[in-house]
Amino acid sequence: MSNQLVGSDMRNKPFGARLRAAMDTRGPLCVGIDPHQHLLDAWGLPDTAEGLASFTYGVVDALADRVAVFKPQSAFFERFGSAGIAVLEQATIRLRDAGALVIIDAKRGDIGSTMGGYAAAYLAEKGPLACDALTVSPYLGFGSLQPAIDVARESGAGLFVLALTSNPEGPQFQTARTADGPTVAGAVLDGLRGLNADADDLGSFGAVVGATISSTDENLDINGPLLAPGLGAQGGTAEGLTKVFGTAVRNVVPSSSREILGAGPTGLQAAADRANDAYRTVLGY
Ligand SMILES: O=C(O)c1cc(=O)[nH]c(=O)n1[C@@H]1O[C@H](COP(=O)(O)O)[C@@H](O)[C@H]1O
Repeated sequence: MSNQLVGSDMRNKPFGARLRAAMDTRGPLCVGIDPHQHLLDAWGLPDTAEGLASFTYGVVDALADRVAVFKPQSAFFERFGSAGIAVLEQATIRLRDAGALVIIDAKRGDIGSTMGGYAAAYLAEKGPLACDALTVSPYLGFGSLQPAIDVARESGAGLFVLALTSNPEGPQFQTARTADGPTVAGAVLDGLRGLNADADDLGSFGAVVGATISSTDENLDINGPLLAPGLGAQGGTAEGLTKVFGTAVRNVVPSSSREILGAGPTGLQAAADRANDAYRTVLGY
Protein backbone atom coordinates (compact mmCIF):
# COMPACT_ATOMS: atom_id res chain seq x y z
CA MET A 1 0.00 0.00 0.00
CA SER A 2 1.10 3.57 -0.60
CA ASN A 3 2.82 5.82 1.89
CA GLN A 4 1.87 9.13 0.38
CA LEU A 5 -1.00 10.12 2.67
CA VAL A 6 0.65 12.45 5.10
CA GLY A 7 4.10 12.59 3.57
CA SER A 8 5.96 15.84 3.43
CA ASP A 9 3.37 17.24 1.03
CA MET A 10 0.62 16.86 3.62
CA ARG A 11 2.33 17.62 6.93
CA ASN A 12 1.72 21.34 6.31
CA LYS A 13 -2.05 20.85 5.95
CA PRO A 14 -4.33 21.08 9.00
CA PHE A 15 -5.24 17.86 10.81
CA GLY A 16 -8.84 17.82 9.51
CA ALA A 17 -7.72 17.91 5.87
CA ARG A 18 -5.09 15.21 6.49
CA LEU A 19 -7.63 13.06 8.27
CA ARG A 20 -10.15 13.26 5.44
CA ALA A 21 -7.45 12.43 2.86
CA ALA A 22 -6.19 9.49 4.92
CA MET A 23 -9.69 8.04 5.44
CA ASP A 24 -10.51 8.51 1.75
CA THR A 25 -7.40 6.55 0.77
CA ARG A 26 -7.16 3.85 3.43
CA GLY A 27 -10.70 3.67 4.82
CA PRO A 28 -12.02 5.19 8.04
CA LEU A 29 -10.83 2.61 10.61
CA CYS A 30 -8.83 3.84 13.60
CA VAL A 31 -6.95 1.04 15.35
CA GLY A 32 -6.56 1.62 19.06
CA ILE A 33 -3.25 0.38 20.44
CA ASP A 34 -4.17 -0.69 23.97
CA PRO A 35 -1.55 -3.19 25.20
CA HIS A 36 -3.56 -4.59 28.11
CA GLN A 37 -1.78 -7.11 30.29
CA HIS A 38 -4.19 -9.85 29.17
CA LEU A 39 -3.34 -9.12 25.53
CA LEU A 40 0.41 -9.37 26.20
CA ASP A 41 -0.36 -12.76 27.78
CA ALA A 42 -2.49 -13.84 24.83
CA TRP A 43 0.29 -12.86 22.41
CA GLY A 44 2.76 -14.95 24.44
CA LEU A 45 4.67 -11.87 25.62
CA PRO A 46 5.97 -11.01 29.09
CA ASP A 47 4.34 -8.22 31.08
CA THR A 48 7.45 -6.05 30.80
CA ALA A 49 8.62 -3.05 28.79
CA GLU A 50 10.20 -5.51 26.33
CA GLY A 51 6.87 -7.31 25.95
CA LEU A 52 5.15 -3.96 25.44
CA ALA A 53 7.69 -3.06 22.73
CA SER A 54 7.25 -6.38 20.88
CA PHE A 55 3.48 -6.04 21.00
CA THR A 56 3.42 -2.42 19.87
CA TYR A 57 5.97 -2.76 17.07
CA GLY A 58 4.14 -5.92 15.96
CA VAL A 59 1.01 -3.81 15.46
CA VAL A 60 3.02 -1.08 13.74
CA ASP A 61 4.76 -3.51 11.35
CA ALA A 62 1.51 -5.27 10.44
CA LEU A 63 -0.75 -2.26 9.98
CA ALA A 64 1.15 1.03 9.59
CA ASP A 65 0.82 1.10 5.80
CA ARG A 66 -2.78 -0.09 5.49
CA VAL A 67 -4.73 1.72 8.25
CA ALA A 68 -5.41 5.48 8.21
CA VAL A 69 -5.43 6.26 11.91
CA PHE A 70 -3.97 4.80 15.11
CA LYS A 71 -4.85 5.70 18.68
CA PRO A 72 -2.27 4.49 21.19
CA GLN A 73 -3.66 4.53 24.72
CA SER A 74 -1.07 6.33 26.85
CA ALA A 75 -2.12 4.58 30.07
CA PHE A 76 -0.76 1.23 28.92
CA PHE A 77 2.60 2.81 28.04
CA GLU A 78 2.78 4.89 31.23
CA ARG A 79 2.34 1.62 33.15
CA PHE A 80 6.01 0.86 32.30
CA GLY A 81 7.37 4.31 33.19
CA SER A 82 9.98 5.96 31.01
CA ALA A 83 10.68 2.70 29.11
CA GLY A 84 7.00 2.54 28.14
CA ILE A 85 6.90 6.19 27.08
CA ALA A 86 9.94 5.55 24.88
CA VAL A 87 7.97 2.83 23.09
CA LEU A 88 5.05 5.25 22.61
CA GLU A 89 7.45 7.84 21.15
CA GLN A 90 9.06 5.36 18.76
CA ALA A 91 5.74 3.87 17.66
CA THR A 92 4.34 7.34 16.96
CA ILE A 93 7.34 8.22 14.79
CA ARG A 94 7.20 4.93 12.87
CA LEU A 95 3.46 5.17 12.25
CA ARG A 96 3.69 8.74 10.98
CA ASP A 97 6.67 7.88 8.77
CA ALA A 98 4.50 5.16 7.19
CA GLY A 99 1.85 7.74 6.31
CA ALA A 100 -0.60 7.00 9.12
CA LEU A 101 -2.08 9.56 11.50
CA VAL A 102 -1.59 9.17 15.25
CA ILE A 103 -4.07 10.30 17.89
CA ILE A 104 -2.45 9.92 21.31
CA ASP A 105 -5.19 9.03 23.77
CA ALA A 106 -4.06 10.69 26.99
CA LYS A 107 -7.28 12.60 27.86
CA ARG A 108 -5.32 15.54 29.23
CA GLY A 109 -7.04 18.50 30.86
CA ASP A 110 -5.82 21.07 33.40
CA ILE A 111 -5.80 24.78 34.17
CA GLY A 112 -4.76 26.85 31.18
CA SER A 113 -1.13 27.43 32.14
CA THR A 114 -0.56 23.70 32.72
CA MET A 115 -2.40 22.85 29.53
CA GLY A 116 0.39 24.75 27.77
CA GLY A 117 2.87 22.15 29.06
CA TYR A 118 0.84 19.28 27.63
CA ALA A 119 0.49 21.16 24.35
CA ALA A 120 4.29 21.57 24.15
CA ALA A 121 4.75 17.83 24.69
CA TYR A 122 2.14 16.45 22.28
CA LEU A 123 1.01 19.15 19.86
CA ALA A 124 3.99 21.38 19.09
CA GLU A 125 5.66 20.40 15.83
CA LYS A 126 8.94 19.52 17.52
CA GLY A 127 7.46 18.21 20.78
CA PRO A 128 8.96 14.95 22.12
CA LEU A 129 5.63 13.15 21.66
CA ALA A 130 4.47 15.16 18.63
CA CYS A 131 1.39 13.48 17.20
CA ASP A 132 -1.41 14.40 14.82
CA ALA A 133 -4.05 14.83 17.51
CA LEU A 134 -4.54 14.44 21.26
CA THR A 135 -7.62 13.48 23.28
CA VAL A 136 -8.41 16.13 25.90
CA SER A 137 -10.87 16.55 28.74
CA PRO A 138 -13.00 19.72 28.99
CA TYR A 139 -14.10 19.32 32.61
CA LEU A 140 -11.99 22.23 33.84
CA GLY A 141 -14.03 24.36 31.43
CA PHE A 142 -13.87 24.45 27.64
CA GLY A 143 -11.83 27.67 27.85
CA SER A 144 -9.10 25.88 29.83
CA LEU A 145 -8.22 24.08 26.58
CA GLN A 146 -7.25 27.34 24.85
CA PRO A 147 -3.46 26.84 25.08
CA ALA A 148 -3.84 23.44 23.39
CA ILE A 149 -6.12 24.96 20.74
CA ASP A 150 -3.57 27.70 20.04
CA VAL A 151 -0.62 25.31 19.69
CA ALA A 152 -2.68 22.89 17.56
CA ARG A 153 -3.65 25.71 15.19
CA GLU A 154 -0.04 26.76 14.86
CA SER A 155 1.35 23.28 14.22
CA GLY A 156 -1.56 21.87 12.18
CA ALA A 157 -2.45 19.30 14.85
CA GLY A 158 -5.93 18.43 16.09
CA LEU A 159 -7.80 17.77 19.32
CA PHE A 160 -10.55 15.36 20.30
CA VAL A 161 -12.57 16.74 23.19
CA LEU A 162 -14.63 14.38 25.36
CA ALA A 163 -18.34 15.05 24.76
CA LEU A 164 -20.51 11.93 25.12
CA THR A 165 -18.22 9.15 26.27
CA SER A 166 -18.86 5.44 25.88
CA ASN A 167 -18.76 4.53 29.59
CA PRO A 168 -21.99 4.15 31.56
CA GLU A 169 -20.94 6.82 34.12
CA GLY A 170 -20.54 9.52 31.46
CA PRO A 171 -24.13 10.82 31.32
CA GLN A 172 -24.07 11.78 35.03
CA PHE A 173 -22.00 14.86 34.13
CA GLN A 174 -22.31 15.07 30.37
CA THR A 175 -26.11 15.29 30.13
CA ALA A 176 -26.40 17.69 33.09
CA ARG A 177 -27.59 21.18 32.13
CA THR A 178 -25.28 24.16 32.39
CA ALA A 179 -26.52 27.44 33.87
CA ASP A 180 -26.87 28.80 30.31
CA GLY A 181 -29.23 26.02 29.21
CA PRO A 182 -27.39 23.49 27.03
CA THR A 183 -26.10 20.24 28.49
CA VAL A 184 -22.40 19.96 29.32
CA ALA A 185 -21.95 17.84 26.16
CA GLY A 186 -23.96 20.37 24.16
CA ALA A 187 -21.71 23.19 25.38
CA VAL A 188 -18.63 21.20 24.32
CA LEU A 189 -20.14 20.57 20.87
CA ASP A 190 -21.03 24.28 20.55
CA GLY A 191 -17.44 25.20 21.41
CA LEU A 192 -16.11 22.82 18.75
CA ARG A 193 -18.57 24.12 16.13
CA GLY A 194 -17.15 27.58 16.76
CA LEU A 195 -13.55 26.40 16.37
CA ASN A 196 -14.34 24.62 13.08
CA ALA A 197 -16.49 27.39 11.60
CA ASP A 198 -13.90 28.44 9.01
CA ALA A 199 -12.77 24.94 7.94
CA ASP A 200 -13.54 23.80 4.39
CA ASP A 201 -14.49 20.14 4.64
CA LEU A 202 -13.44 18.83 8.00
CA GLY A 203 -12.17 21.00 10.83
CA SER A 204 -9.35 19.90 13.12
CA PHE A 205 -11.26 20.08 16.39
CA GLY A 206 -13.19 16.89 17.01
CA ALA A 207 -15.51 15.44 19.62
CA VAL A 208 -15.40 12.04 21.31
CA VAL A 209 -18.82 10.42 21.06
CA GLY A 210 -19.05 6.77 22.10
CA ALA A 211 -20.50 4.27 19.65
CA THR A 212 -22.33 2.76 22.61
CA ILE A 213 -24.64 5.67 23.41
CA SER A 214 -27.42 4.32 21.11
CA SER A 215 -28.78 7.80 20.23
CA THR A 216 -28.60 11.45 21.25
CA ASP A 217 -30.60 14.65 20.81
CA GLU A 218 -27.40 16.71 20.66
CA ASN A 219 -26.41 18.35 17.39
CA LEU A 220 -23.33 16.41 16.23
CA ASP A 221 -22.84 18.55 13.16
CA ILE A 222 -19.66 20.34 14.29
CA ASN A 223 -17.92 20.45 10.90
CA GLY A 224 -15.24 18.34 12.54
CA PRO A 225 -14.38 14.71 13.17
CA LEU A 226 -16.30 12.54 15.63
CA LEU A 227 -14.10 9.92 17.28
CA ALA A 228 -16.29 6.91 18.04
CA PRO A 229 -14.69 4.45 20.47
CA GLY A 230 -16.68 1.67 22.09
CA LEU A 231 -16.92 -0.54 19.00
CA GLY A 232 -16.48 -4.27 19.40
CA ALA A 233 -15.44 -5.05 22.97
CA GLN A 234 -17.80 -2.45 24.51
CA GLY A 235 -20.75 -3.51 22.35
CA GLY A 236 -20.93 -0.78 19.66
CA THR A 237 -21.48 -2.03 16.09
CA ALA A 238 -20.84 -0.67 12.60
CA GLU A 239 -24.56 -0.79 11.82
CA GLY A 240 -25.39 1.12 15.02
CA LEU A 241 -23.28 4.12 13.93
CA THR A 242 -26.01 5.48 11.63
CA LYS A 243 -28.46 5.57 14.51
CA VAL A 244 -26.06 7.38 16.83
CA PHE A 245 -24.60 9.84 14.32
CA GLY A 246 -27.43 10.43 11.83
CA THR A 247 -26.47 12.90 9.11
CA ALA A 248 -23.02 13.46 10.69
CA VAL A 249 -22.04 9.82 10.10
CA ARG A 250 -19.55 10.65 7.34
CA ASN A 251 -17.40 12.53 9.85
CA VAL A 252 -17.11 9.54 12.18
CA VAL A 253 -13.71 8.02 12.93
CA PRO A 254 -14.61 4.52 14.16
CA SER A 255 -12.08 3.34 16.72
CA SER A 256 -11.57 -0.22 17.84
CA SER A 257 -8.84 -1.64 20.07
CA ARG A 258 -9.40 -5.01 21.73
CA GLU A 259 -11.55 -6.30 18.86
CA ILE A 260 -8.61 -5.96 16.45
CA LEU A 261 -5.72 -6.66 18.83
CA GLY A 262 -7.46 -9.80 20.11
CA ALA A 263 -6.96 -11.37 16.68
CA GLY A 264 -3.33 -11.94 17.64
CA PRO A 265 -0.16 -11.08 15.73
CA THR A 266 -0.99 -13.25 12.71
CA GLY A 267 -4.65 -12.25 12.51
CA LEU A 268 -4.22 -8.47 12.74
CA GLN A 269 -4.29 -7.63 9.04
CA ALA A 270 -7.39 -9.71 8.34
CA ALA A 271 -9.19 -8.28 11.38
CA ALA A 272 -8.33 -4.70 10.40
CA ASP A 273 -9.34 -5.24 6.76
CA ARG A 274 -12.64 -6.80 7.83
CA ALA A 275 -13.45 -3.92 10.19
CA ASN A 276 -12.40 -1.31 7.63
CA ASP A 277 -14.68 -2.86 4.98
CA ALA A 278 -17.64 -2.82 7.36
CA TYR A 279 -17.06 0.84 8.29
CA ARG A 280 -16.47 1.86 4.67
CA THR A 281 -19.92 0.56 3.75
CA VAL A 282 -21.74 2.19 6.65
CA LEU A 283 -19.92 5.55 6.51
CA GLY A 284 -20.04 5.84 2.72
CA TYR A 285 -16.34 5.62 1.80
O1 LIG B 1 -11.13 8.83 24.11
C1 LIG B 1 -11.27 7.62 23.87
O2 LIG B 1 -10.68 7.08 22.96
C2 LIG B 1 -12.30 6.89 24.62
C3 LIG B 1 -13.42 7.61 24.94
C4 LIG B 1 -14.58 6.92 25.35
O3 LIG B 1 -15.64 7.50 25.53
N1 LIG B 1 -14.51 5.57 25.49
C5 LIG B 1 -13.38 4.85 25.23
O4 LIG B 1 -13.42 3.62 25.34
N2 LIG B 1 -12.23 5.52 24.86
C6 LIG B 1 -10.96 4.78 24.69
O5 LIG B 1 -11.06 3.92 23.58
C7 LIG B 1 -10.42 2.65 23.86
C8 LIG B 1 -11.47 1.57 23.77
O6 LIG B 1 -10.88 0.31 23.67
P1 LIG B 1 -11.70 -1.00 23.22
O7 LIG B 1 -12.93 -1.03 24.06
O8 LIG B 1 -10.76 -2.11 23.51
O9 LIG B 1 -12.00 -0.86 21.75
C9 LIG B 1 -9.77 2.81 25.21
O10 LIG B 1 -8.43 3.24 25.05
C10 LIG B 1 -10.58 3.90 25.89
O11 LIG B 1 -9.83 4.66 26.83
